[in-house]
Amino acid sequence: MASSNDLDIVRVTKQFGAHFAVNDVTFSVAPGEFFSILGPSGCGKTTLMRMIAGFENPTSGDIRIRDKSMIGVPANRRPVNMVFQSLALFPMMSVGENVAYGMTCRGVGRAEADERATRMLERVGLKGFGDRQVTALSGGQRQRVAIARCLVLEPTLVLLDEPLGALDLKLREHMKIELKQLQGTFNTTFAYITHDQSEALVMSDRIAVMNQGRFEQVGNPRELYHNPGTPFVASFVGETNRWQGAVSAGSNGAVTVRLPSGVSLHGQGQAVAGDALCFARPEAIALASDAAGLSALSNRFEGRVSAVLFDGANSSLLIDTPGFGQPVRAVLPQAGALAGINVGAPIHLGWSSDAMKVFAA
Ligand SMILES: Nc1ncnc2c1ncn2[C@@H]1O[C@H](COP(=O)(O)OP(=O)(O)OP(=O)(O)O)[C@@H](O)[C@H]1O
Repeated sequence: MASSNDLDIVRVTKQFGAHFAVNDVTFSVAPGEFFSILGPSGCGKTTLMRMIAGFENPTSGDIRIRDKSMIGVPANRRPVNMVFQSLALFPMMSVGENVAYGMTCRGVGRAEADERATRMLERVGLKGFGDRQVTALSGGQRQRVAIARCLVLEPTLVLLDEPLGALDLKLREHMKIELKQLQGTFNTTFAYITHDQSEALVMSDRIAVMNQGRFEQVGNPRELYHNPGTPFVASFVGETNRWQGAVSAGSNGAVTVRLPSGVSLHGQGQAVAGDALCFARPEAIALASDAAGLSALSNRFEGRVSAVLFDGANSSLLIDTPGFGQPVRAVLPQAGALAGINVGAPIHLGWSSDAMKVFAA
């Protein structure tokens, strides 16, 4: 059946000698979608991107853009453009020349290329910057020049390889939003790679979580965060508490896990037996000054505050809890919600069994 996707990756594998950098990966990206590939260093993200761009050939599998196989099609003939972390702008050229360069290489006349470059610079918020040297721009402005240079060629697909990686934290926060807005305005299909889960969560329509050459899970940000399908996804996407133990009882998805200390935890997991990993998000940990406040929860403990981590809007608590190997992490309630939270203070904590996901270890 004909595909209506902009990109179809079909069972793509890339081997370097005996090493599988990309191992039997299949996914599709729909027109106008912002699709991110999220994973730790060395998981194979760049290799996958390089194969889509045409800088590397797959060992097996097919790469299809608008339903046309790209196998054997050289990089410069693919309807794809790439934005690198280094941005790869030409420092000796003006901003306008940088944006026009790709068009003149493709045979567009000088006057038309200049005019299109000028219009594109306006659209990315750089009106009047055409004659400046790129070396005289801020990091964020350079970023926009790189995007303009890419979008002006009207590619079917834009590949972005950690393009915000070189920016400082504040600018990165700003550019996340700006990049997402630009993508929406142009309605261009983006495939974005990053090891930064907060970037992926903020910008993406869907995210593929990649680990050791394979896709662990593909889903929208909320699905991945609330319903991680594997232990790797549960710990890589967002903050989480993690405990290891052994299943002592289970039926219909309700699982009891005994930690080595003898403490029992109640959670949710399908077909789990033997060694198990339990995950609960810090915001799922309820806190109270007495046990009565938590009586509806199936996991209830007493602990002592060991650290208050102030982080501006979102502060966390670490709570030393007998029977748990490491402190339990919880989100500090709004000011006034729970008085007297200081290091050393006793505290009651609890979470529902729905809030704890259990996987086979
Ligand atoms: N040309 C190559 N020859 C041999 N091995 C390679 C080659 N390119 C990549 N690899 C290996 O393949 C694996 C995946 O590398 P890749 O660069 O795709 O990962 P990555 O997820 O992009 O990591 P990073 O975020 O650090 O760039 C690594 O183990 C890497 O050492």
